[in-house]
Amino acid sequence: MGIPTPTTPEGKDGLAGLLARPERAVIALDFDGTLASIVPDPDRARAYPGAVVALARLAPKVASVAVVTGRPARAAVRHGGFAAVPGLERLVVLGHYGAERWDAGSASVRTPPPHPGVAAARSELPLVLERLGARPGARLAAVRVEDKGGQAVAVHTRQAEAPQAALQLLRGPLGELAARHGLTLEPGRMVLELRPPGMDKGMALDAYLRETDAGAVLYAGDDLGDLAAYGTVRRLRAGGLPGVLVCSAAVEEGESTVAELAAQADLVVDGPGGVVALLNALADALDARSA
Ligand SMILES: O=P(O)(O)OC[C@H]1O[C@H](O[C@H]2O[C@H](CO)[C@@H](O)[C@H](O)[C@H]2O)[C@H](O)[C@@H](O)[C@@H]1O
Repeated sequence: MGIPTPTTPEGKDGLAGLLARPERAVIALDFDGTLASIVPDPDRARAYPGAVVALARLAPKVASVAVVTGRPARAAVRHGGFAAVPGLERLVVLGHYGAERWDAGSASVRTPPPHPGVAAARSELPLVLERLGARPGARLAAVRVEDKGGQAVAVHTRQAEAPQAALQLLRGPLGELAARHGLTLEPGRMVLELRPPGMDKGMALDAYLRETDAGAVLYAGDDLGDLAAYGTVRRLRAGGLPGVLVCSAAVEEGESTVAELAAQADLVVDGPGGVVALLNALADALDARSA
């Protein structure tokens, strides 16, 4: 398969710029919904078949490949199977929306001190949920809390009887709980996360592109948290940096693609399978150019 053509002029220019100087290009991708299929149980998410191989093919041909995720960095590395992969020796995982960083070179994580509000909110969460009806047999019975360590706690509604309605019901009370403890409420696909303010994927990507002196960027994401990274690419693009925005469309039954993301994307692909095909097409094109 050839590289799909971006539908916007900026995307076409961005792709041309990336292919012209791949040695200066950063390929940055979200994890859940982009490199991994969305599954009901967050613990069971794994890299999409062929994703790691495609990343390992592409990484030596570009300046850098980075995963930018809301997951704790180590969790993304574990679920993705990103550690000790030949070809991914320089992989970077920016976890917790950029608050954490894992480097494949050292296999170590740099993490900020735990935010006290996270522990406080986590301890109040069971009561808040119970008051709203998260008890056996009730509507929110299958709402699930994901403990994300000292940096965040997430409440998932994907397995609830009515996931979207549950999300709406929880939004206000969890927003209040977050505010009471100096946290921000981060909405995502059937999830609400309480996490410290002051960092997002846009800031993380911006800093990483500066650090690597990037000459082009491709960013792929699927969720609301990726909008900040899109914002960074759009801003840098206005300043002359070639950039391509890829949206991994929802392929799950009953779930729609995040409209804000699709509207801003240069290229919409069919979920993680489409992302893997795109990565392979880029690697093929760069192989052909160097042959
Ligand atoms: O930034 P990401 O890599 O996309 O991570 C965002 C959140 O993804 C995870 O939740 C999502 O994926 C789950 C597994 O497929 C799914 O069950 C859930 O409905 C999705 O919202 C993860 O559990 C969160 O911690 C991440 O922050």
